[in-house]
Amino acid sequence: MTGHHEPGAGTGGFPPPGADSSSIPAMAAEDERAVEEALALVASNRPDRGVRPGEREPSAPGSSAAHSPAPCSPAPGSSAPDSPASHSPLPRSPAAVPSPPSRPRRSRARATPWEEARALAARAGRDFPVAAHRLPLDRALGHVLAEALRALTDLPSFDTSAMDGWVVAGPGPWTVREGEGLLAGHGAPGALPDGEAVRIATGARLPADATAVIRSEHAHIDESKGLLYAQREVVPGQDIRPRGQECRTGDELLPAGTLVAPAVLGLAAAAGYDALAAVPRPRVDVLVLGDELLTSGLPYDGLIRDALGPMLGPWLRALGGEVGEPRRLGDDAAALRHALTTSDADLVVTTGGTAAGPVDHVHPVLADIGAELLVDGVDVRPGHPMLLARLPSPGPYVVGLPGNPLAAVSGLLTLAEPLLRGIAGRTAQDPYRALVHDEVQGHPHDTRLVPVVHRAARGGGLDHVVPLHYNGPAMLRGIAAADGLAVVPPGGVRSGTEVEILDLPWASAMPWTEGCFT
Ligand SMILES: Nc1nc2c(c(=O)[nH]1)N[C@H]1C(S)=C(S)[C@@H](COP(=O)(O)OP(=O)(O)OC[C@H]3O[C@@H](n4cnc5c(N)ncnc54)[C@H](O)[C@@H]3O)O[C@H]1N2
Ligand code: MOO
Repeated sequence: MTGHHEPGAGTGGFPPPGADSSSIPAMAAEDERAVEEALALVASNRPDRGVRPGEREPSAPGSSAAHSPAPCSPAPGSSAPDSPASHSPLPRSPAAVPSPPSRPRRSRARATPWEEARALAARAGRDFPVAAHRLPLDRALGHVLAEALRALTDLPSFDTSAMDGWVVAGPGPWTVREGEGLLAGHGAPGALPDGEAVRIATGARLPADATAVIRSEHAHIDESKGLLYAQREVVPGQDIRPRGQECRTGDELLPAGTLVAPAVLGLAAAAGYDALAAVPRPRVDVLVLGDELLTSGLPYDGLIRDALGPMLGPWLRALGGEVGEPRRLGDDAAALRHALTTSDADLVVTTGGTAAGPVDHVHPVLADIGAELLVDGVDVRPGHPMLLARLPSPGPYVVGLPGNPLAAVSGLLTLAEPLLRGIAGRTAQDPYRALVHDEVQGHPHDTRLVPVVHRAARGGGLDHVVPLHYNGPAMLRGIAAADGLAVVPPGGVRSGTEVEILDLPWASAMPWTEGCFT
């Protein structure tokens, strides 16, 4: 909904107009004072006081190359069929704005620390009951292995030649078996007596008692004598791939929880699989709230384009979800209640309406339908009003993303990513850290997530990340040019500090998670 404003924007001590005034997100008055004090301290230690670190670094030209749309993306601006606000948004006037509800404002004390919120979401996901199913290899891409992939055969399954050339037995020179040759795909050849050589192709079975394979280019034949001479020393076993070199039957090739990427399909096929036991991809419904949202054209009369509908489907798919078209419900508590209670998804993601404004219906509706709030606010900026709830069994989880677009991204990576990973049984990537160039302001108490772009080392420096401009809660310009989000601890970091980086999952989003399954 609209109607509230960001207390941080334009406040004394915050960045000047034209800078990213909302980089320090909206916050309560006491927080604002604390930030001002903290900024004053930081500024007093810096020669360039009054200028935010990110603003000194130009945003990264060319970094948007990583973000070209996936080939299978639905057409931008396409509207959901059940979209009340799609084409004819409700006419609104100040008189039409409902009066603020009498419910008390939720207190900050309930907010969960950022790390804990992520851990809690992952745990909630792991607790979700899922039944593995078998998928033929050609449908398993992008799923997660429900059980370890164990070799159904030795690999290679027979001793084989690694090169085209000659297979020899015993010391040379060797008598060449005329008119014979061993090709890939044929049955077991007869044994090779010492002193003999036979032509062999890469991948052909080796005869019993073979000593080595000599590559064609490392041998010559004395035609008059019918003898093969090696042109360099022959080491027993050279260019032979012995049976079981890669694995023995029953060896664990990959653990349960592995994402089925193209190479996993190849390995599974090589190891004898026709189908894989996979965890079904979590089904996700996306509910976009807000009467002010348009699905096409230019903003007008206080109405704005829905920036989250087009973004969340592909993003959630990249996180492993099977996602339907976003449903735009406006600011309609009854419609929200109906959508939540009738959803057959594993996870419902809502956008907007998480705060305590006049038409912020998410909390009251969740309370009304008996949802359990597992996370109610997170100590992170932007995105602190995000929430995670569980509807009464067998209902879905609900991740409530704040309406401010970068705040929604923050909620996506803080709650939806670990939750989906947990439901899908996917193993967590080890967190990784990178040097950040430039000082990054922190929030006094909360973690900040700041869009960054990786830069390769130059001139004796090290690989590092650079914070991007336009990282305010209502902005997408920074994140759209970013390739990661830096996790900035309370208080901020100095230039040259290592910070944790949350990767953006684009690599796995393209193109095969974009509706190209099934
Ligand atoms: N009195 C207070 N007001 C607010 C607080 C607070 O602590 N006290 N927190 C602020 C913060 S932080 C955020 S974030 C927002 C979260 O609000 P909601 O989740 O209720 O979101 P809305 O009010 O519906 O929308 C906020 C903002 O985002 C725009 N929006 C919503 N949906 C979309 C969309 N799909 N695409 C583009 N933009 C969207 C909406 O028009 C508003 O401008 O609350 C603050 N308020
Ligand atoms: O600043 Mo809010 O934190 O936009 O989520």
